Amino acid sequence: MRPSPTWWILGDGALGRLFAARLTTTLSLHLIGRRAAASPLRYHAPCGETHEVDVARTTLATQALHTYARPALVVLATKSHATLSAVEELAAHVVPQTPLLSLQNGFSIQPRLAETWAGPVLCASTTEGAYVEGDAGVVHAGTGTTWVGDIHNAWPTLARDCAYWLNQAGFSAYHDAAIIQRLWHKLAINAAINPLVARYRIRNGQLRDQPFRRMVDTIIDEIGPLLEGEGIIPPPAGWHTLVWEIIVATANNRASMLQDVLADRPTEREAILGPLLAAAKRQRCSTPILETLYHDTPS
Ligand SMILES: NC(=O)C1=CN([C@@H]2O[C@H](COP(=O)(O)OP(=O)(O)OC[C@H]3O[C@@H](n4cnc5c(N)ncnc54)[C@H](OP(=O)(O)O)[C@@H]3O)[C@@H](O)[C@H]2O)C=CC1
Ligand SMILES: CC(C)(CO)C(=O)C(=O)O
Repeated sequence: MRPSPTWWILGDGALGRLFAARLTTTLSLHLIGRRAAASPLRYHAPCGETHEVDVARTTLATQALHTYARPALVVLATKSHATLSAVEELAAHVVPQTPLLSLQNGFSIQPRLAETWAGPVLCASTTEGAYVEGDAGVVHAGTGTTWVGDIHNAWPTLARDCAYWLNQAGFSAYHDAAIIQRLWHKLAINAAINPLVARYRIRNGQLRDQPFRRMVDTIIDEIGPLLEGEGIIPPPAGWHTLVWEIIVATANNRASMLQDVLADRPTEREAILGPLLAAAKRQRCSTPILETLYHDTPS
């Protein structure tokens, strides 16, 4: 194994805790939240087992954090709309060239980070599913695949290195030179799943039942051609298979947008549905299903 680097994870929520609980076993890891929090984390594995995992949970203001080695990479595990301000706070604590790994859903924050951050900005498209439980718990509700790349494909070695460490921690992670395609595929998945489960307050797997099954299929029928009109290559097995496979794999998960609605927090409606509505406008095509979905989803 290679010498372990130091990574920080910014955002002590569902995905931040999941990545921290796994990565802390293989590298030097600090999980940074807005408030001081206790360790260990209670990690509920997909197989049903619970593990107490010692994770260094801290805040940017904690002096002790700065006595450790500087981070070789910072994983951004905040919501899309909270990411720019989180990165502004982060900037005062790391060297400007520090690589970032954006875990955000949608296609909104990634180009903005790439434009504004001086160092490399890697993007991940992940179908891992997790939700928080209390102040120190995380339920790993579904295992998936994580693709890593950068939107200009300028940092392939760094992206491969990042995938290596994710694999060491037990994730299935790969470098993808065409990460933009992958991010749009994930956006199609989130557009078909998240607004519906948030509106009807159901777990992902319940979308398999009527009337939701028909709703999902209707959304996919509208999104597929729209994305192809933007030059996105359809997944090899087709849009429907792509979405339904994730619904099955994350059947037990409460999707991130449902968690936001339940906790009365802002949702990622703009990051997920905004780019699709902008594409419809560009292509001058009518998308009544997406428009209804947008209006029915809290912002
Ligand atoms: N959960 C999932 O299954 C999946 C999520 N994703 C994506 O990953 C990203 C993170 O999602 P998820 O983990 O569910 O979100 P959560 O809301 O659970 O976690 C986000 C965390 O970011 C923290 N945060 C916000 N602003 C700051 C800041 N300035 N500094 C430090 N921490 C901050 C929040 O803190 P506070 O509580 O104080 O607001 C919160 O703990 C989203 O873009 C989501 O779409 C992708 C795939 C799956
Ligand atoms: C993969 C999926 C749909 C898991 O629920 C997700 O990305 C989310 O919750 O936002």
